[in-house]
Amino acid sequence: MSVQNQENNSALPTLLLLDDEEGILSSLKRALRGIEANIVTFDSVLDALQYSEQHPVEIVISDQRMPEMDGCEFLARIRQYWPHSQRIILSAYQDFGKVSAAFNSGVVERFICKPWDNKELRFIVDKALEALASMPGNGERENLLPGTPVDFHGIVAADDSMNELFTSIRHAATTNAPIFITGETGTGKELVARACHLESFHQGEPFIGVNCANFTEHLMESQLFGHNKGAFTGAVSTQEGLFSAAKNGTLFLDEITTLSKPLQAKLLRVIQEREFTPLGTTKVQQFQAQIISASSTAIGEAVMAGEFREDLYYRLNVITFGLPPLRERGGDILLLARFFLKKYSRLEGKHFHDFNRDAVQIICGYDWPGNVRQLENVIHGMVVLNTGKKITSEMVIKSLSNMVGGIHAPVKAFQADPVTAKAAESDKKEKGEILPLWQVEKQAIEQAIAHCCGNVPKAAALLEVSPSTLYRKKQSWE
Ligand SMILES: Nc1ncnc2c1ncn2[C@@H]1O[C@H](COP(=O)(O)OP(=O)(O)OP(=O)(O)O)[C@@H](O)[C@H]1O
Repeated sequence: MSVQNQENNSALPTLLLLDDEEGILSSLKRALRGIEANIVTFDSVLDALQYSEQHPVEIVISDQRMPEMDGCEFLARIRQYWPHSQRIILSAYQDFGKVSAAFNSGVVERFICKPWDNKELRFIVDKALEALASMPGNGERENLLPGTPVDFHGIVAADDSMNELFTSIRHAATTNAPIFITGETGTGKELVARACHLESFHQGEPFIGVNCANFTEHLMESQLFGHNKGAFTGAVSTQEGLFSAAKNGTLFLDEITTLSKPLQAKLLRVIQEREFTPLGTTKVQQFQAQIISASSTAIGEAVMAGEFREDLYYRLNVITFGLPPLRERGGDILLLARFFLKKYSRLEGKHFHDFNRDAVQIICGYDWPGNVRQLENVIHGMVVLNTGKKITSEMVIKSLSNMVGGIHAPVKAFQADPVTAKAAESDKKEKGEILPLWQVEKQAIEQAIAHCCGNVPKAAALLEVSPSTLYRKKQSWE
C-alpha cells in the first residue's frame, strides 16, 4: 500500500519518504513538518518506483531494510530516473558495509542513522535542499527532469512531441534543402525557423524573416528581389532585396500561402535555378540561402483549391516540421506559464513567483486557441495589471474574459460541470443506455485526472485509492 499526502505545490521540490513501517513514516513526516518541499510517502518499494517513474523526485529518504528490495538498490534505481536527485539512506549500523559501498559509488549521498535525532534529520534534509538550490538552474524543479524540460534556442518545452522535433531539427542541420513548418498561429513557427538556422551550418550568417501576409503583391516582389532606383514609380533609391540580404544564411517566408500566384511562379524559379534578378535590372544574382517557409493554414487545402501551386508546394516541402497546438502539449502549458510569469515579473519589476491552485487548473484546462502567443500575452497582461506574489484564478478569468470575444475556447476543467454531467447521465438513463462498469470507472478516473491537470497521485487521493491502482488501470486500458 502507498500513502499519498499533502497539498502539492508544483513550484516546490518533491521529497519522497519510503519505509515499510507506517509508524516510521509518520515520525519522519512529523519531524519534517514545514519543510519547503512536497512530501510523498510510500510503504511499498514497488509503489514508490512506479511513482518515481512518472514524477520528478528531488529528495529521497529510504529505509535500507525492506522486504521487496533494499534501500541502496532502490536509490540506485532513483538515480537512473532522476540523476540530480539527493538520495539519503536511513539505516542501522548492521548495514554499514552495504551502505558505505553505495555511498562510495555515488548512489547514496547522505546517511541517517536509526534511531535518528530530529535535529540531525532536519539538518541533513536542509543540506540536501541547499545542494539542489546550488545546481545549474538554481535547483528549479523543471531543470531536474531527465533531459526535459529544455530551452532549445529559446523554445521552452518538456513535451515529448517537442523533444522529438528538436531531434529532427538537429538531424536536418546538415542539409540546405527547403524546410516547411506547419502549425496553428502562435505555436512558435518562427522560433523553430530560427532554431533550424542556429543549428545549421548557416549559423553565423544572416537570418532574414518576412511575413508574406504583410505586403501587397507589388511590395512583396520588391521586398524579395530588391529594385534599382527608378524601377517603378516611388523607387527613389536602389534597395537590396531579401534574397540578396540573406546571403549564405536563411530566408524565412512566413505565411507563404498568402503569396500571389505570379509571385509563387517567380519564387519557384528562384528555388529551381538558384538565381534572381532585382527589379529594374538585368543583372542576374546568385541565391545561396536556405529557404524555410511556414503556414498557419492548411496548405494542402490551398493546393487542392488551386490557390497554391502544387509544384512550389513540393519544392518547399522537402523537410516538414509540424508544431502541435499548445492544448496538445499537456505538460508545456504550465511550464510555459511559469516561464513567462518569471520573465515578465522581472521585466515589469513585479514580485509574482507562482500561480495559486485554482489558477493552475484554469490555465491547464483552457484550450489556448492563440497558442503560446496568447498564453504569453495573457500572463504579461496579468503581471502588469496586478500586484502580489501569486496569480489568482480571478486574475486569470478576468484576463481571459477581457480578450476580444471573451473566453472563446472551452475550459476543459469546467467541462466536467456536475450539472451538465448529471443531466447527461439522466438523459442516458432515460434512454436506457447502460454503460459497463469498467467504462463508468474509466470515465470517473479520467475525469479526476483531467480535474487534477494530469496529476495522477492527486487524482488518486481524490478518488481515495493509491496512485499505483490508477497506473495499473490506465495500463490495462492501453
Ligand atoms: N516554446 C516556446 N517557448 C518560449 N516562447 C515561445 C514558445 N513558443 C512560442 N513562443 C513565443 O510565442 C510567441 C509566438 O511565437 P512565434 O511568432 O514563433 O509563433 P508563430 O507560430 O510563428 O506565429 P504566427 O503563425 O502567428 O506567425 C513569440 O513571442 C514566441 O517567442
